[in-house]
Amino acid sequence: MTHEVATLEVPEWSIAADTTLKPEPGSRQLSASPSSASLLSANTSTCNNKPKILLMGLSKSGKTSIRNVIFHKMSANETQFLDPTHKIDKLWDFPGKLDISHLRDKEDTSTIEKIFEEARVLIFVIDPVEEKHSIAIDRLHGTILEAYKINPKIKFEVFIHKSDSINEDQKIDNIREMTHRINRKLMSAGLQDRILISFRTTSIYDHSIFEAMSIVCQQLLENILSPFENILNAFVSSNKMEKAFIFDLHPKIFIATDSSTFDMPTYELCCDMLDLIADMGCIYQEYEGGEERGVFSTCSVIKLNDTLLHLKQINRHLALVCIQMQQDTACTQGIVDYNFQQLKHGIQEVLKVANL
Ligand SMILES: Nc1nc2c(ncn2[C@@H]2O[C@H](COP(=O)(O)OP(=O)(O)OP(=O)(O)O)[C@@H](O)[C@H]2O)c(=O)[nH]1
Repeated sequence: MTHEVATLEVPEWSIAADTTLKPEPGSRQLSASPSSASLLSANTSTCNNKPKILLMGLSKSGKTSIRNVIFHKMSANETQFLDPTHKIDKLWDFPGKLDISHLRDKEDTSTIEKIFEEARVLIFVIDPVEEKHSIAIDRLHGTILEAYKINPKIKFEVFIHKSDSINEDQKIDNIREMTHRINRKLMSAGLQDRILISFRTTSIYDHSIFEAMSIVCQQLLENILSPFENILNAFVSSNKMEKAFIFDLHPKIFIATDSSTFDMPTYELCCDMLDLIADMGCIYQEYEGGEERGVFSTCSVIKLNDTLLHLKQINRHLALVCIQMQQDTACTQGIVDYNFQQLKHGIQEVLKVANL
């Protein structure tokens, strides 16, 4: 039995500093630990429920793989052995073969209405290699209309997934073609000015899925994004950094960056540094009196040719990763450390004001 729709509850993005969980022996864990408090849920002042990201798409488009790679640290290769999603579970994965624009069963209809009401972002995953484009576009169109009718505030994202299987020209052609086709459909429904859809190419075999999911998750943190960006801008300019990111440690996605141009190699370098320090942390992490000290409790600096990578933990769940060219190291480590304390203070103030 194949299934075509999966929903995903946003993971616990916990920033509560008082949660002390001991990691399971042998687990590959940074000092971040899931807990009941969620940055995203706390950020939704009008709603007691956690904000939701829905993952939808045709069967085998890659929804479960995306969820597992990002939120459960599954390696991309392991996803080849995933079973199809079979039933609604606590993450609201629900049965495939289910075209929500043709629901007859009352119970299914009300479940889906509830899911859409609570959702903030709907991601529709399309496999560009599969020759089911028209079916996927029809399903996307039907899903968008249905979701918009129930919740006009929902944001729509289309992941043209498995981009590792197509070349650069095909990526551009795919985006162009799908944008054109879906816009034409929206136009005929008179909704082209009301519904905005973002298209991204993604793959679980590189960092593109983490980048895309970072951008999606940032949409749920609108009220703190701009202050975080201002703080990062000040940090970058006072320390002559090239680029800075604030990462959530579990899942490993960035929740803010400074306003300088984003480029993929820099982002990948920062992700790799996080992974490296996490791996080393698993080997060397110390525990004192049962309390986890945190992998990044002191500054980590890695030198790569003429590039310095700095990594500092802000709290149990957030870390700053930034890049500095060595010729710009007129700022000594002491100054960087001092400025980092200012940044940390600023971030904590923003979180306090935002009641997070
Ligand atoms: N090449 C490539 N394959 C991928 C990618 N993402 C997922 N896959 C593969 O696509 C296949 C289907 O992935 P699933 O995650 O099970 O797809 P699904 O959409 O959840 O499928 P259902 O559970 O049936 O709805 C698996 O063999 C994955 O390994 C990707 O980025 N690139």
